[in-house]
Amino acid sequence: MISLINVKKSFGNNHVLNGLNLEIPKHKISFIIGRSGEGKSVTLKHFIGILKPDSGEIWIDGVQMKNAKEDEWIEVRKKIGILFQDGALFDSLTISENVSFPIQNHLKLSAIEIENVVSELLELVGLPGIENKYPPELSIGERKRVGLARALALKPQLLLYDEPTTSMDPLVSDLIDKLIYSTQKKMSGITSVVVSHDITSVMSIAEYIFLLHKGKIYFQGTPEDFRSSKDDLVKQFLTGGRNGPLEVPIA
Ligand SMILES: Nc1ncnc2c1ncn2[C@@H]1O[C@H](COP(=O)(O)OP(=O)(O)OP(=O)(O)O)[C@@H](O)[C@H]1O
Repeated sequence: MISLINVKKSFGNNHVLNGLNLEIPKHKISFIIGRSGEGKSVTLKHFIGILKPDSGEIWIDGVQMKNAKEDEWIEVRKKIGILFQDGALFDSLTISENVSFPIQNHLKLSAIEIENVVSELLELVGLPGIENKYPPELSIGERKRVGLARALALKPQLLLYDEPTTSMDPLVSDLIDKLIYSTQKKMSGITSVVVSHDITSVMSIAEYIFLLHKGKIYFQGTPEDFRSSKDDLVKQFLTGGRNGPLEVPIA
């Protein structure tokens, strides 16, 4: 659904993407992994047109977005659900208002229809009946699940997760992983892309892995390929050890 061809992106002298080539496989959960600052979020932002490449091509659903105008990006974004790191909920709105926010803006549904959609979505993420609560009353994990319900509101074809398990304890991380996996299975035809550092998540739910290094895809393949790779950098990434080509700063 998404292809990046020879994409370059710099911020001043900081050359972040140096001819990135990547083709997200359809209907799978793909992970984009890499060290901090390698350009994972920058890559994700190119998928939704928040950042534009200096050169190279971006294809979404068969359309070349290189010279796309903002209204074309708005149409594309309707097909994409995004779960931001903190859930990005509005604290002053109820959970119901938060989840229905994209529906109110884009679909013409009656109040009762919206109510039904919201309760179905909350059911899907395992939080039924919390419509009238406010985000500050929820744990971080619950907020992420509400964020996911909102990301699913417009029935996206593509679901993007930016560091979904960052700063979570292992049990909540595991729950979020299961939710990403079950969402992928329940929403037929969806394609998921997860940006993450969390190697446990990667090895438990990824169906395809892209390892970003020095502005390019250094490795791509299935988790089995990743696990059995003989490449020193891939092995170091997998084990998190000090031995290997990646320099690990001494704290
Ligand atoms: N809008 C921006 N303006 C200037 N520099 C930016 C901008 N966005 C990102 N960068 C730079 O691009 C580089 C890559 O950032 P990015 O957020 O993509 O890293 P990342 O791989 O997602 O890291 P992390 O895992 O720590 O979130 C960093 O050096 C960052 O400072």
